[in-house]
Amino acid sequence: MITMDDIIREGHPSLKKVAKEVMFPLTEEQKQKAEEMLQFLKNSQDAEISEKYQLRGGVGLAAPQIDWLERVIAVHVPNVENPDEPLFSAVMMNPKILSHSVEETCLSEGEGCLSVDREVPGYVVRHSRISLEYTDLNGETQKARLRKYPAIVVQHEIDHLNGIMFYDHINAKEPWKVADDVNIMS
Ligand SMILES: CC(C)(C)[C@H](NC(=O)Nc1cc(F)cc(F)c1)C(=O)N(CC(=O)NO)CC1CCCC1
Ligand SMILES: [Zn+2]
Repeated sequence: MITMDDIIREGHPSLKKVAKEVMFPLTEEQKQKAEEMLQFLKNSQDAEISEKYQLRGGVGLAAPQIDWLERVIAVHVPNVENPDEPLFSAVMMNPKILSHSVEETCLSEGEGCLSVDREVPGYVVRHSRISLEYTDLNGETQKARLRKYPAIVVQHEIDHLNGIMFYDHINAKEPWKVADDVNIMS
């Protein structure tokens, strides 16, 4: 199982690299690692397991964060009303944003990262809505249109596939300043 020890932290060169396209058919090893990424997120959101293994509650994970330089991400966004039924959950191979809204949004408290053991204050402005295409674990092409928190998580994870950290988007001079048409999301 993936634990925090498997997650590389900032300073590790792999976090700045561009991950390679996944080729199909997947090997058993690739399938297993991708499934373990999603299981890590589920475990990290489970009170007992996260306590037992000291896991940080995670909603998304990109393969480079476990030093696997291929274009694989896992996203598991819980639905606070009904924890058994996630808001959005997927393993995506070769995710590609096909189009996005002009409208932009950011989280009111800024962002963090499982690979960053410090607070980096500031708004991280992202597309409000995205249309994306990816290949799933069965090798089938999927399309998804995301908005709000799931859209933010997926954009954060796709950034990792391109060696981009959330703080690369923060305005260094005025971290909490955004254009007035940016939708600040709490
Ligand atoms: C860095 C961390 C604070 C752990 C962040 N979690 C989070 O923002 N909140 C959270 C955690 C839960 F378990 C359940 C829940 F609904 C909300 C996170 O997982 N990520 C993913 C990451 O680091 N991927 O590389 C950072 C988020 C910042 C904005 C999008 C993803
Ligand atoms: Zn991250």
